Amino acid sequence: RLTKVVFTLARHIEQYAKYSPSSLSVKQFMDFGQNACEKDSFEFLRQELPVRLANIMKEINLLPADLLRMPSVVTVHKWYVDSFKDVLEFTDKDSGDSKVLQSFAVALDKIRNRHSDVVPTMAQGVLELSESVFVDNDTDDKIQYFLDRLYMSRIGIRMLINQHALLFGETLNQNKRHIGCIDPYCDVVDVVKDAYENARFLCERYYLASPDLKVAAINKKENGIPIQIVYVPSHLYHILFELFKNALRAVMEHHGTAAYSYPPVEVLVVKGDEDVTIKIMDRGGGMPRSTVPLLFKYTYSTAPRPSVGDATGTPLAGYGYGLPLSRLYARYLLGDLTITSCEGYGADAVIYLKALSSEANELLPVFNVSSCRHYTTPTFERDWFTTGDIKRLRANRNGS
Ligand SMILES: O=S(=O)(c1ccc(O)cc1O)N1Cc2ccccc2C1
Repeated sequence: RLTKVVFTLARHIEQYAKYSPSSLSVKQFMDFGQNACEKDSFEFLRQELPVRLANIMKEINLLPADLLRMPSVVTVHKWYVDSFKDVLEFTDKDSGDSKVLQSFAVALDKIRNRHSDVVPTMAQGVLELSESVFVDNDTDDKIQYFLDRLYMSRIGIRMLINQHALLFGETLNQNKRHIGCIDPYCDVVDVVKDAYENARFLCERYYLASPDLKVAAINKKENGIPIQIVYVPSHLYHILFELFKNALRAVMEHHGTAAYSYPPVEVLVVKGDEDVTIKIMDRGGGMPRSTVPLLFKYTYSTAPRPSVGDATGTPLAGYGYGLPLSRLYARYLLGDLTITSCEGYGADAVIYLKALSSEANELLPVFNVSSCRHYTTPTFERDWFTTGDIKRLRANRNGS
């Protein structure tokens, strides 16, 4: 009996993993949401959700065995299996029956809650691994590759679930203008100020002072009117809040809390034909260029926290998963996030967003031969050498 159940589960995962996820644009989300029909949404989701779940579940199975057997990873894997089964219950249900639609909404809410702690639980799994075995560069690269895809997949799945719940659920829309979690007139400068004020509150509470904010907005596309974008305000806020926490902490730690005044954090918002760009410039002393890539590592950030200041760590403490996740939110709708550091002076964090909703398409991981290759072949031979490598090579050879 058990083998039969396991067999059908594996077969169902195979079956749905054969499909590529369907990437929707913000425009498609908006057009559908404008005259939304719950039956159509149900019929789309009962096919698309298992496809997205199966695609990432196939990659979970390819993880390094050491990681896959970590208790926290086993837990997360089970959450995906349970949610996959929950959605499959609806494949042969009658989409015209309002009771079916009602129980589907309940199931989606259960799935959303079940997965609420995937990020900290996977972080725990990575920590369990690094405390049980030495994590070599190859495994480190595979973890980085997988977690970027797991969290991007999760952003996309939660977007679909949240849209359905907001369009058809009881929770009435907090803002009538919004279509689900999309604001067709998202005022970028307003979100910048909102995120700054909240990061500043944390800064004041801890450092008893905070740098000011200076914002400049240039709308090259529609002269003189506020810069608006069709976007998901909660995603933009998440990114900006993280970047302001970093910037404010950098300035306060660089200039010392006894300083009389602090250089303001300057923000430039520009709307062009293709991009909306938000640049956050701080004079927080920056960090060495060689260290910047570590900011986006999942393994580095879960390493024992760099012992700065007091043991509790400032509430603005960086190196959580904040930057890697913020970059995924920016990339999810074909934007990006970059950090450029000028060591000894400060750093510029730049958020790029698509100006047109028709170009803001979901970026989704797809399970296929090339994604498999990332898990099965060792990271390719280095094709550039420098003295540092030679020394490391010789050290590896004579096992020192
Ligand atoms: O690397 S950073 O230049 C830096 C990184 C990301 C960012 O958004 C802003 C930044 O300023 N930086 C982070 C940080 C934290 C504590 C003390 C000093 C610094 C310097």
